[in-house]
Amino acid sequence: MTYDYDLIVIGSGPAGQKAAVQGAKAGKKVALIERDRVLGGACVHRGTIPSKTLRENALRVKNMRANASLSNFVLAEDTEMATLIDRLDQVLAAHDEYMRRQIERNHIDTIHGRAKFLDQHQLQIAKVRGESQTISADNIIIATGSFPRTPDNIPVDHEYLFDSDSILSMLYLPKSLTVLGGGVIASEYASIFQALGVKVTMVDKYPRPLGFLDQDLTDKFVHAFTEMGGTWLGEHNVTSARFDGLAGVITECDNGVSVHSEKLLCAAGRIANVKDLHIENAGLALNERGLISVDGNLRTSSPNIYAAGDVIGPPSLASASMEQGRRASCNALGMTLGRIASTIPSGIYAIPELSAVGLTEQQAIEKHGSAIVGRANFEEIARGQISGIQDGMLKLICDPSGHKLLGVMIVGEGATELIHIGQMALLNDADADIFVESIFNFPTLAEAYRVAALSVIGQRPK
Ligand SMILES: Cc1cc2nc3c(=O)[nH]c(=O)nc-3n(C[C@H](O)[C@H](O)[C@H](O)COP(=O)(O)OP(=O)(O)OC[C@H]3O[C@@H](n4cnc5c(N)ncnc54)[C@H](O)[C@@H]3O)c2cc1C
Ligand SMILES: NC(=O)c1ccc[n+]([C@@H]2O[C@H](COP(=O)([O-])OP(=O)(O)OC[C@H]3O[C@@H](n4cnc5c(N)ncnc54)[C@H](O)[C@@H]3O)[C@@H](O)[C@H]2O)c1
Repeated sequence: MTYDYDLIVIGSGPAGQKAAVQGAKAGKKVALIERDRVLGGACVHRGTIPSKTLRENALRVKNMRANASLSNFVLAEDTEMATLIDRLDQVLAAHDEYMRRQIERNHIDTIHGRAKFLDQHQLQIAKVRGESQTISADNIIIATGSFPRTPDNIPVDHEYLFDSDSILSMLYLPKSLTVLGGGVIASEYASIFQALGVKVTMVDKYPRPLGFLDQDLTDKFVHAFTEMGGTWLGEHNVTSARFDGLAGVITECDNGVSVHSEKLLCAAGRIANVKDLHIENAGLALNERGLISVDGNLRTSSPNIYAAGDVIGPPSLASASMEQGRRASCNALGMTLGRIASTIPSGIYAIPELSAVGLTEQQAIEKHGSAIVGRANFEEIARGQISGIQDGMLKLICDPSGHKLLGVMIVGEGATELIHIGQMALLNDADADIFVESIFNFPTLAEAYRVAALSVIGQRPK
């Protein structure tokens, strides 16, 4: 049987893009299908890059306010959102250019249209102008990503009630914002808008936000958020939210609490993007969580079809999606791969930043009976003092003997970069001593590793 392509990749987000490039680098004939006019997926156009661009300006505003005696800075009322993401067009144009060049250089055929399975090897592509094209491949990778989940009782209208795809289309910075959710998207946007001076109320049914993180980190996050003027309402189950008919939104909780705000952001999780794909035609079905199941090689139950990225579920990160896409491609094409490291760091671009790799203190205690923990506060580190970073902290989690490193937890500016030092130590099965026996640049925040390691060594059982 001959096919049009060796490999077809559906979706051009981080997973699909890397899958297609890897296939082409292996000398295969590759097609990349994308239903949007632009390449890059949620990551580039509705998620990671836009939110981080807004964050950059929010940080500037926060720092200007902190230096008000120098700059006398006041953010104008009715600031247009466009002003706050003024660099986004440039960032997106640069990214788009880089992706287009990469796709062209590697001779990947890009087809814009909505893909639907006809069988295990054939796809029908519905194009914008109504025409359709049928193409076939030996192997297919599904990398169609995810979209925001909207609970039935939250009528998102993209005017008063927004989701994470539409929040940046608000014309003006609102005076107040309710954020439904305490997950990553909610925590990032809640703290970014609060730093911009919006009165933010975060509501979640769980007692603390970012519940998968070490409690010390989430405590620091809630403290910093409330210090900026935000309100955290944990253990509040939202039963309804609606436009009040005038100029705002009323959010009601099952304990009788109701919150009035100008706008609402619903960040209640994400759903795999599969509805147009007709995966049943390829012999596939969704699992009980609405995701596509794959084995350790990212292969679905149909042997020539692989899946990567948000469509297969957690960790649902751009970082992990890229590597899954590359691996799915290598596996589909029979290429040998090294072992994938199980230690994936999480990086939350809230204000302050949070990042973690390995076991939390609680997980280490559950696994090893106890743990030795060393802490370093950024305010005790020269770089932290110079940069005025007051709420930062680095925490090393070690086994009960105080030798083997089990996890690193960081909160504070620079956390998402600093974490990689700890990640490399973990990957190399290092003892805490590695941070004391190595000389780091001074003054840097990395010195916190040394301070925390000395604390661990000092607590070792005699
Ligand atoms: C607000 C926000 C902030 C985030 N911040 C971060 C962050 O800081 N760090 C991080 O690591 N992750 C972050 N993420 C998560 C990250 O964006 C996702 O994990 C990542 O985009 C998933 O990549 P993907 O390739 O699986 O899917 P996507 O990026 O969703 O791309 C899927 C593509 O498939 C296309 N598609 C879907 N169906 C079809 C079809 N039938 N035919 C043709 N094309 C189709 C879509 O149009 C889309 O372009 C964030 C997400 C959000 C929403
Ligand atoms: N920096 C990053 O790595 C980054 C940034 C943004 C998003 N992401 C990815 O995007 C994914 C989705 O993020 P998310 O924050 O939307 O989802 P999530 O599932 O992490 O959080 C959703 C939250 O909404 C709450 N919730 C839902 N319905 C509720 C109700 N009726 N009342 C009160 N609370 C309610 C849930 O309890 C939960 O805490 C994440 O899994 C993450 O991997 C990553």
